[in-house]
Amino acid sequence: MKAGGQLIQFVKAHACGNDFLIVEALAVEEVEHKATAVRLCARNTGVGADGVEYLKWTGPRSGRIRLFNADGSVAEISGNGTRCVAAWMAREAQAKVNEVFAIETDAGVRSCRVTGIDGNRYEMASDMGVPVVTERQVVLASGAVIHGAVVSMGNPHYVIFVRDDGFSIDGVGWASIGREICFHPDFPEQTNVEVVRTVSQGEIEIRIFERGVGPTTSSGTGTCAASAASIALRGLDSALSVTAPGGAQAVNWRGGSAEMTLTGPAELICIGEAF
Ligand SMILES: N[C@@H](CCC[C@H](N)C(=O)O)C(=O)O
Repeated sequence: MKAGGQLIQFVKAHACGNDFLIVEALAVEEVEHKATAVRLCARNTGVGADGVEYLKWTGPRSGRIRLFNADGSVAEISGNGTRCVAAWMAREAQAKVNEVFAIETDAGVRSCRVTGIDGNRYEMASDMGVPVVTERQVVLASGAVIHGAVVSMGNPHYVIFVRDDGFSIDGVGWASIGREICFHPDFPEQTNVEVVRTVSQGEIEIRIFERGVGPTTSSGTGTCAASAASIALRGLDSALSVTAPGGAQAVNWRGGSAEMTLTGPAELICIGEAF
C-alpha cells in the first residue's frame, strides 16, 4: 500500500473503539499527510477515524510511524495506534504468539509483543516508556481550582481524580472540563485529559478528552497516564485494570524509572481505498 497517487490505500483498525487508519508511505514526514489525515478522519465526509498512522516498514518486524490526529495535528505517540499498527504488521508477517514488533514513534521505539491471536483480533503487550508524573493545579475560567497531575507518556496528559461515578467535577460534566483544560493557556501545546475514578486498589475507571480529537472511547497513553498518577500519587497497586467506555486494558508499573507495560486488544477491521 502507498500514500500518494490517486487512490490512498488504508487499513482500518481499532483498540477498544479508539480507531485508526494505517497508511503505508515511503516517508512518514511528507507535508500532504496532514491534509490527507483531516480528510480521511472526518466522520461524515471521510472514512472516519480518531487518527492516521503513517507507516514505513524498516525491516520484517520493524517500522517507523507518525501519528496525525483527526484535526491534523501531529502527536508524539499513541498507545492504541501503535498497537493497531503492530497488529497489522503481525498479520502481514503471519506472526505467532510471542513475536515482537519494534515500532519507532516520535516518542521513541516501542516494542509490541503478540500475546494472543483470534482471527483479526490481536492481544499485545507494549513497552510504553517511563512515565513522568508531576502534581499541578489548574485554575479554570470560573475560578475553580483543579488539583491534578501532569503526566508525560512521551505525549502530554493531565490527570484529574474524581469520586463521582458520573465523572462530574463540582457538578460540571467531565467532557466540558476536559475541553477547557485541553485548550488551557497553561498548556500551549494543548494536552490530553483523563478523568479517573478509583474502583479498588487494583482497578480504575477513566474518561478521556483527547488532544486533536475530543472525547474518545479509549486511549493507550491515557490509560498509562491515569495509571501512573494513580500508582505514584494514590498508592494503588502496580498491576492495574483500567476500564474506559470502549473496554479494559491492563497496566504494570513498578514506579520510579521502571518501564510501564500496557496490554490490550487491537482488531483489524478492513482494508480500503480512498480517493
Ligand atoms: N489515542 C491515543 C493518543 C493519541 C494521541 C493524542 N491525541 C495526542 O495528541 O497526544 C492513545 O491511544 O494513546
